[in-house]
Amino acid sequence: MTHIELRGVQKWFGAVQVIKNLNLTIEDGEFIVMLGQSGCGKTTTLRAVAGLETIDEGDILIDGKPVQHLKCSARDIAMVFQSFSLYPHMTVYENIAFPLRATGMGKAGIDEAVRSIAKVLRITELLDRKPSALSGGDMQRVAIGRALVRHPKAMLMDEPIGALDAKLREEMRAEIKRLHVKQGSTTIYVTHDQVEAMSLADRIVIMHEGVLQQVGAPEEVYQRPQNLFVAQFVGSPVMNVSPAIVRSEGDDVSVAIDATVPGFAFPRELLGKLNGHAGNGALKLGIRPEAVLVSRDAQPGYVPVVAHIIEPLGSHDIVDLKVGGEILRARTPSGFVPRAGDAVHVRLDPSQAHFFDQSSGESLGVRL
Ligand SMILES: Nc1ncnc2c1ncn2[C@@H]1O[C@H](COP(=O)(O)OP(=O)(O)OP(=O)(O)O)[C@@H](O)[C@H]1O
Repeated sequence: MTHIELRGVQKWFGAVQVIKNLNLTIEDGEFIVMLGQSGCGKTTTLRAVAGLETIDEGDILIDGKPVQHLKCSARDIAMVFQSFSLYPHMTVYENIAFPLRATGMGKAGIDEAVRSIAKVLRITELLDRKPSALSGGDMQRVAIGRALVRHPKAMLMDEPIGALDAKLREEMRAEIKRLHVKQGSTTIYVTHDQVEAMSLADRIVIMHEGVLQQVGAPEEVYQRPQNLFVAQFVGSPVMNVSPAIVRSEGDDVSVAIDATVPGFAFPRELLGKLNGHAGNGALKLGIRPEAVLVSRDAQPGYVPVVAHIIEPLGSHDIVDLKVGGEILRARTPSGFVPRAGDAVHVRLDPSQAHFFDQSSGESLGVRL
């Protein structure tokens, strides 16, 4: 049972504060992914939990006990990095056995532990090879095996598959997930790849410039981003964000993204939910490409637009639509909009619209 807690953690490198009052609780057996741009403080946080980096303020607790003054070796945490760091002169077997030898475990115990983890990672047939005779994916399997063989309290992984090619990354992603389901170790995993984060995490922790932005299950951060940063960091292609000009005309309410074009139809309840924000023009509308609905024919509630660029992706297309001076990206079935320059009609799905305060970037939490 391993439960990790960060309380008010602060870290400076010289005059630069790289972790700003971080509070986070990681439950036993949970797979947490820290996601953010390069330099946002993910690795520093991970290294602080491992004991490879000191912190300036706050507490790091493992199973309720403060560990920030303990050395790395006393924390019983394993770490896997992007660079595989295997011992080149040792075989795979010896690499995996190495951390156990340091504990003084007997030969038979070591043999059983190495073979058991090798079976889980499907590398039994590689045990006699040297690292130089392994593929990138196999090297990373060995590095993971070496980290897990002593059943550490927790597993920390820093972009462990970042150096692999796309196909191998996908395979290893599935492997890491399978392993976690089987072993259930409390895991903190760092990446800047949002697809990796969405597919692996029980909960995603999104960081920006040392500040935690949102913690939540993948579908929660995707469907209910708390601010513009999260909204535009999670999801590919990124969420469309534009000005929101809310107009009330008789019984109808519309939201225009450019003052020169008609607005998109929205239910009347929007006005009440915007709670006075609508009048001052200080709103941003966020809408994901799959919530931009395209029709070839004119229909009530649809706005005429022109297709600007079409990106065919095989399973679907991404179509850039020109709406006045703004571009809306829509996800359409392949070939649905045949040519750039074609006139089409578009509507927004109000149930998937997000509204943000323009100056703070915070979501207004409006759901229709
Ligand atoms: N030892 C150090 N001395 C000084 N500055 C450092 C040190 N380590 C990291 N930094 C700085 O701290 C900030 C956070 O770095 P960190 O490595 O935690 O970010 P990251 O989100 O993990 O980025 P990346 O994905 O590039 O590793 C960066 O601006 C980095 O340059």
